[in-house]
Amino acid sequence: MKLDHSFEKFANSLPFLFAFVDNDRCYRFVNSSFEAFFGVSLQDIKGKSIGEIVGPQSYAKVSKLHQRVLKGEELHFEDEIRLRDGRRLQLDVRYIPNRDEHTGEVHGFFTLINDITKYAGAAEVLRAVHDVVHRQSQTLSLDRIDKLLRLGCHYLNAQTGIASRIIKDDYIVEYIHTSGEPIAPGTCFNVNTTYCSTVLEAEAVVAIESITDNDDFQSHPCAKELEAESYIGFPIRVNGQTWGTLSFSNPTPRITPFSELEIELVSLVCSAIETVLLNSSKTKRLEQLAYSDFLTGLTNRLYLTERFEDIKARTNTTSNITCLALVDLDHFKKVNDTYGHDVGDLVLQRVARELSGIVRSTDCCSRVGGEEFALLLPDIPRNKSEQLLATVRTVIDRMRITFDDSELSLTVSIGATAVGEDESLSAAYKQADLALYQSKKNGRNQVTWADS
Ligand SMILES: Nc1nc2c(ncn2[C@@H]2O[C@H](COP(=O)(O)OP(=O)(O)OP(=O)(O)O)[C@@H](O)[C@H]2O)c(=O)[nH]1
Repeated sequence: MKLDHSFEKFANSLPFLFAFVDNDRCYRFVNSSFEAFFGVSLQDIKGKSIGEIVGPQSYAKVSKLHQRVLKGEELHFEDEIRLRDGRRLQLDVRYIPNRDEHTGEVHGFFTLINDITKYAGAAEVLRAVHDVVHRQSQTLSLDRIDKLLRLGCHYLNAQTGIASRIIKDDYIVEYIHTSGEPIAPGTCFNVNTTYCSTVLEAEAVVAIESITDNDDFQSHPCAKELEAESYIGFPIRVNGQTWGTLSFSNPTPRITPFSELEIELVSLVCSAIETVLLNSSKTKRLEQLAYSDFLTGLTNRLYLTERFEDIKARTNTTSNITCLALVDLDHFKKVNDTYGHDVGDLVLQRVARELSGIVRSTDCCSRVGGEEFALLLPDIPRNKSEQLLATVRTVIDRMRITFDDSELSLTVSIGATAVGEDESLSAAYKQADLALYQSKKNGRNQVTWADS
């Protein structure tokens, strides 16, 4: 096929990349957009294979499509194409066979290409943001922040994305995605040595395409410390408070300034991160409420049940036991009847505080009924658990509660059991309850073991 001058002129005026390829998949013509985009000249590329531009992996893929188009099929596809120079681009490609008007034979094909890398990246970011926003009512796990940082880096072509927590002068790396030198989450810098200090000061987005060319930033301590030549940062606000910053940086300067679309999209990423953080703090609060006893602040029976399963999963390898003990106030009804319900509440709170002070940090101390507490003591020598329960009994016995002009004391009865291997919580609870009944029956203010 011969391309006359007016056709070439027309092709060169097209806003997209245009090429004519022969039956041997060699370029016969490329327009000026094509030349500029791939950094080639028509003179050099003419007669050369598509494989000169497209990398081997992608060439294997597209050459199958060439076979189809050379049989007369018109094709349109969007795909990631890896170039020989290492670039990965999202391209919108249209192959149109060049048919002989009279014979219908195919002589090569036209290629129309649009680079949609930016749009594809933007669409991916929007999808991720949309996903977060529309899952507000469900649990959003914090790993979504990692995904958002990864997408942000990909979209901006940035090496590093960081969501940092700012506490006073501390800049703490909370979440990071980087293809450069890794920084461990939890690493702390002085905020004034980071570009993010300017974001916090401005309480708005700060975007710099080239630190070296920026008079205000050249001498910033971060310019010397970190190899960040381009930077964009946003404040992260949760519950009306500044939580930290979101930033993306790259060791090389950008050729073009950050576009309005880029700033807008990354600010959406920032909002999505704020949503995830807010949601996770709400979830934490709900978990706290679900597992705690409102009056005493101790954990509740639901927590005990879950903790029991957790402890059972880690079976004791030593001769130690897991002890379950029920601690029940003696004649508590009398306290309520004599001093009133408020004083009864005060007593329950004091007992809870004493129990918490006696158990080990690995133990579980829960309020499981009106005036009943449960202690779950994992991986403990039997004699140590006996000592601990004896201490509980004595401490409560010696406890004095003063209010107004009165003082009261009370005792507890305790039933304990060594939880058997494969024993369920309800079975162990029953054993401890029977032992507790014995303590009550035998005069209260004592500890009884189920196997005694
Ligand atoms: N103040 C207060 N009282 C509670 C609460 N929950 C349960 N109670 C009271 O605890 C008392 C339990 O009474 P009982 O089951 O007869 O037990 P007791 O008087 O301790 O007698 P023994 O257990 O046999 O020694 C009842 O009066 C309940 O009203 C609470 O949250 N606050």
